[in-house]
Amino acid sequence: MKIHEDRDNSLQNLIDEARSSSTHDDDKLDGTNPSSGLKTVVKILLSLQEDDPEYYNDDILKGILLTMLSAGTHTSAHTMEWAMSYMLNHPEVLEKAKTELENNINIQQPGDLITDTSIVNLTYLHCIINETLRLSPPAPTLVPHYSSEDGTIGGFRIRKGTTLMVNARAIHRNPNVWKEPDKFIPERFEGFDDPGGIIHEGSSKFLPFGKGRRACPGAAMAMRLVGMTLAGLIMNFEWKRIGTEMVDLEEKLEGTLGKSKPL
Ligand code: HEM
Repeated sequence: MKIHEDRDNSLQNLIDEARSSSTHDDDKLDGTNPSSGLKTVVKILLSLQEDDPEYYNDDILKGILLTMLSAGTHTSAHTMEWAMSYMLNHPEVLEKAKTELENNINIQQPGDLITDTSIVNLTYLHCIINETLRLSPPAPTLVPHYSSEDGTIGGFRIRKGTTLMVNARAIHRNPNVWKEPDKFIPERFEGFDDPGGIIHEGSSKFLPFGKGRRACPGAAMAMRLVGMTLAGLIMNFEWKRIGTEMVDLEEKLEGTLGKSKPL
């Protein structure tokens, strides 16, 4: 893959900066900084490079970083924006989320951070994220797949070399599968022990991250990233609509499914 020159330079700078700071006494080779306890992705990649410099050369590292940024940024940001929009239109959901956060997260002083471990047991917050991904999946038709063999799907013969799209958004709103499919009801995910819908191969009614071996490898990271951000937004700010008008939920598809009118 040929990376655009500007992007290539920015990513190379990122790697070089991390490389020079990892010679600092504070940093271990596995990417951990003992004083902060935090790891960065770039430093973890550099620790892989230490082990296998031939495979993990700088071009491979830049490719991995670029893929993470391009596949993970808009998808996660849209999910956060949709979730806030749905909650603003459903203040009772926002209130319930706030109560769950206040009962479970102990922020004592400015600078205390919400971490991925502090949100792991927040079941209602996860219901909100799942319900948001059901109604507004950032990749509504997943990504195109290509059949490498002749096969059959749902009784239809598929020839080798066919491009296949999966309309996840239509499945997520199918009234034969979901009760009141167009309504935002996070409670429907209570007891649905399948975060992001990726764990059970059998369940195909909820697939915002796709299914099978080409499913999104960033799903777990996305659930944490979106969860931590929403938790921070809900806990640190008072949210309400301006006046009585509902937040506009019109969609706009530009690569990923965003809002026609940004929040
Ligand atoms: C809410 C956030 C996200 C959603 C909804 C999402 C959704 C998806 C979907 C639907 C696919 C295609 C699956 C298929 O066609 O079967 C995909 C692929 C992919 N995603 Fe995500 N994604 C998200 C976040 C992320 C993040 C944070 C990363 C990385 C840091 C990431 C990395 C990737 C990569 C590398 C692929 C391609 C995998 C392959 O082709 O084998 N995604 N994602």
